Amino acid sequence: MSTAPTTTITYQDQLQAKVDTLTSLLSPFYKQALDVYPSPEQHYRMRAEFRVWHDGDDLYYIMFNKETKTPYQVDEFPAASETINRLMQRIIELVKPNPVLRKKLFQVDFLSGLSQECVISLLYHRQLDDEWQAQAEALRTELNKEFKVSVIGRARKQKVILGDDFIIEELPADGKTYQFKHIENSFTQPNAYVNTHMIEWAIAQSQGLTGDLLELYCGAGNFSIPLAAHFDHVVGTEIAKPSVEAAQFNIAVNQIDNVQIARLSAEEFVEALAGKRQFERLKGIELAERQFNTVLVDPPRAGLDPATTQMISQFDNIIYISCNPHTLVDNLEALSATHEVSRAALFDQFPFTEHMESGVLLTRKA
Ligand SMILES: C[S@@+](CC[C@H](N)C(=O)[O-])C[C@H]1O[C@@H](n2cnc3c(N)ncnc32)[C@H](O)[C@@H]1O
Repeated sequence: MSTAPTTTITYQDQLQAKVDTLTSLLSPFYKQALDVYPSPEQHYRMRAEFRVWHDGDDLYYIMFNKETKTPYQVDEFPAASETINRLMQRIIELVKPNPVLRKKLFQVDFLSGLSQECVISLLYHRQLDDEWQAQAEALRTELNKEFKVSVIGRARKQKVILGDDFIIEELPADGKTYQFKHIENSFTQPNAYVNTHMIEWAIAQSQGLTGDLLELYCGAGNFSIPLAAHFDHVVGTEIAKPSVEAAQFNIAVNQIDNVQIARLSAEEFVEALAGKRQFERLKGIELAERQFNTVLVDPPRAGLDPATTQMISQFDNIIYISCNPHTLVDNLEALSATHEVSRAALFDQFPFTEHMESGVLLTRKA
């Protein structure tokens, strides 16, 4: 077992390096200083995954050194939430002496939030039987003396849920606390603190904008729901079925009455808006009646495909949230024919990694 990699770079230095890189990448489109949103330096990650190492009677978590690819023991993980740090220790204490729960256990995943709830997934290289279920129930009962957890057992073609396969996050934004269903194995913004900044930045860019908002890649309504108060109506689309179902739950639980979300890929929505295809999944959403002056996109790392880029260039205002500044720049090269960047931000979603989350507001050229 190797030793954990150490870093000598300070938080401020790593943040400044990202500011410099993003400023340089955006310089053909934006000359002003970026809005910069730092992260807390610890306990910012709401999810974490650990491999499990069996060493005789011992049992502990490991991670892999990215450079040497060698494993090292992990007893605590300061990047993860305090809930995860406390739970990861309790799990080892309770699972290590338990032959049923530890047999062929190879990974533990945690999904937590600011609300203190947590889903713990135990991944096995064996089928899970009634004996496992009884022991896992007892584990959950023991943990729930201190925490509010669900336990999921996963094996090949098997998923046993003890409790729920989601948490209800309580996220502050814009002076309110929103409830969001975060489902295990679905996309959620990993850094809750920076996510609040991203939502509030998007709201700030929406001040003074009128009409309706279209949102593509909307997930479970992370932006759609807090932005609803700032537009007449919001229509969101998203490809992943569990995220759309979570979005419908989130609309209801937050008592929002002007947001509609449909399960469509961005590519399908382009065809629907152009009137080339009709979708049963858009039933009840009257696109022709909407005054879409603004579009918000938050695509995966690959960025926007050409048809979606062309479609959003027809909007007066574009709020583009990006997890990959290189594909953002590619898309800006096309969008700068019709729009200019009037505001840009760096959100430090992923401290101490090379990943950069950013946002730009594009305004139609006069
Ligand atoms: C970066 S996440 C953003 C989600 C959401 N805005 C949020 O803040 O939680 C990108 C989302 O795009 C969805 N997605 C991926 N490819 C898509 C496509 N072709 N069309 C529509 N949605 C897609 C993913 O399922 C994911 O929910």
